[in-house]
Amino acid sequence: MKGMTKLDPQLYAFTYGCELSCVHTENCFVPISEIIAVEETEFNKKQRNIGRWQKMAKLHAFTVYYVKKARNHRWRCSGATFWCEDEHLCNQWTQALKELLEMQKSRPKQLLVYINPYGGKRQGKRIYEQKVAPLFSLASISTDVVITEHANHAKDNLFEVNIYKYDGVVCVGGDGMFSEVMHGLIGRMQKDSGIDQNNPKASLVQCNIRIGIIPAGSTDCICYSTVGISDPVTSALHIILGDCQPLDVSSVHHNNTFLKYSVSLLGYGFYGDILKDSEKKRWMGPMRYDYSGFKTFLSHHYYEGTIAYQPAKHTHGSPRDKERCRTGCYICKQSEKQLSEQSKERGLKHEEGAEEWKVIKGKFLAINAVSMSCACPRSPKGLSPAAHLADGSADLILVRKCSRFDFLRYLVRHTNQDDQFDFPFVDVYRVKCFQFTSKLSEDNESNVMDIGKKRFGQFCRDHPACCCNIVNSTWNCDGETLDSSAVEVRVHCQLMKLFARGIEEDCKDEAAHSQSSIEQLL
Ligand SMILES: CCCCCCCCCCCCC/C=C/[C@@H](O)[C@H](CO)NC(=O)CCCCCCCCCCCCCCC
Ligand SMILES: Nc1ncnc2c1ncn2[C@@H]1O[C@H](COP(=O)(O)OP(=O)(O)OP(=O)(O)O)[C@@H](O)[C@H]1O
Ligand SMILES: [Ca+2]
Repeated sequence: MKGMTKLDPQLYAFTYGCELSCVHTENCFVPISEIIAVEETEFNKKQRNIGRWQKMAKLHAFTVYYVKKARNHRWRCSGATFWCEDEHLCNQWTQALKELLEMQKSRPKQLLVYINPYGGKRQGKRIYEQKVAPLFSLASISTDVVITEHANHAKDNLFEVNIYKYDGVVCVGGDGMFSEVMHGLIGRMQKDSGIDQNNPKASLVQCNIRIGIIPAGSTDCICYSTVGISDPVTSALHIILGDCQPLDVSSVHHNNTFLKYSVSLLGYGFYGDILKDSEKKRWMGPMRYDYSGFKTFLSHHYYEGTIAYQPAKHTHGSPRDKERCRTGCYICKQSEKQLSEQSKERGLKHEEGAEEWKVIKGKFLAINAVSMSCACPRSPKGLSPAAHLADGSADLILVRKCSRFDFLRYLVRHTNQDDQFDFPFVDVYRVKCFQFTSKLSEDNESNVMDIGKKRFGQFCRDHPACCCNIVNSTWNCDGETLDSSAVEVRVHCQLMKLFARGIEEDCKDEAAHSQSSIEQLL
């Protein structure tokens, strides 16, 4: 019979796509780890009236909902319905499969969800209600949902609630919303452990409560770089399966004062200026970045300053590697091993004090430090394609003063297969920490009374055509502007965890990937 597979002399199945409701006939191979839920199914009249099944007295059925992997890392929920005449046999199967699912201990049972109704195209609430909530309820996940009423609502709330009763926190929004939840969770962990975040040398306590990102923002860089696609249903399914991806977090300090954490981009110059301009254009939605990007490109400002960094010697990778960080990445695993060895030898001080610092002075169009590739729909390979999610390092990219045409060539390479680091005016280093001081603040520190220079700086800021190097830029920290231009940055290896598994290797025949199958199981 069309759409039906004989699995057992007494048990039959047909498969269908949950979203498309189309019946298809191919065999489906599904590992237990990719089953979303198993449910008793009412056998409706329409199904009953197919062919010889009409003759059967009473049919009993159950449906197995599972992850179907489509192209470009997109996941969907599919289902296979099995039925037979023997009620006892049917119940046994349902029970056995449910028990197998119960044994998947990494799956969340209770989640705290924050929705930003104003992120991206303002679709957060609709996306959650229509696409995500039904899947969570199918997977028997209970949720406490908070719709945020103002900026920092989620962050502040995480200091008040009993976070330990949840298996994870989900944020529906963009990178800014993720940043809020991350600051809330990491901040709360440090507070509960008596760690002072203002100490730039403090060993921070890892946060084991995973964060899930349902992308509904403008860039969604963190979701794209850790899942391979910015798609709410795919992300919801990663959460349901209980995936776990550790993530490096950089702490940013100024004068022994904690400023922010960063997981994606810390950008001074080009990306700092784009952000500052785009904040005034929030009403434009995601388009504001293209508008401000074009404007900032034309202004072509460069900035003078000094960077000091310590190379990341603990990791074998290099930003010029051809290999990418993918699911089960060997380099990130090595860092994880080192981290657990370090924590065994607790009490040992960080060795960075003993290691040499490299110092670079110059005029820069952009200074970018990325702890992950920063891949996003605008740039699918990202700002540093070989950066690792969890190796304890960041890639420091220095784009020196060059012509507008050369800078455009550099930018365009973020969108094609050519190497964006293969320019004489671009340098890239893998680092574990760095410091930056702008020339202006160095000068100001040496002569605080030099008001004339400050005034001139203000004057030049008001003339976009002037490419002068007297004004400061600002830091773009994961989409938020920092108050200080002088910063001290340190990467904390795998400080937090996401409901994700990194980007999976491309596989032409996704089905061939599966290790076991429902058929084998039966
Ligand atoms: C000619 C085309 C060149 C295209 C070059 C595209 C490079 C795009 C690289 C994107 C990197 C995103 C890094 C992620 C940062 C997030 O933590 C942060 C928070 O969401 N997003 C932004 O700051 C938002 C940053 C948004 C950046 C948008 C940049 C747009 C540049 C447009 C330049 C136009 C030049 C045209 C000349 C004719
Ligand atoms: N109810 C709210 N009203 C106003 N602002 C909010 C509210 N909830 C959260 N925010 C703030 O909105 C900012 C932006 O949100 P979000 O990151 O979701 O969208 P986006 O900026 O469009 O996307 P991206 O960060 O990817 O560019 C966040 O920094 C967050 O602090
Ligand atoms: Ca990293």
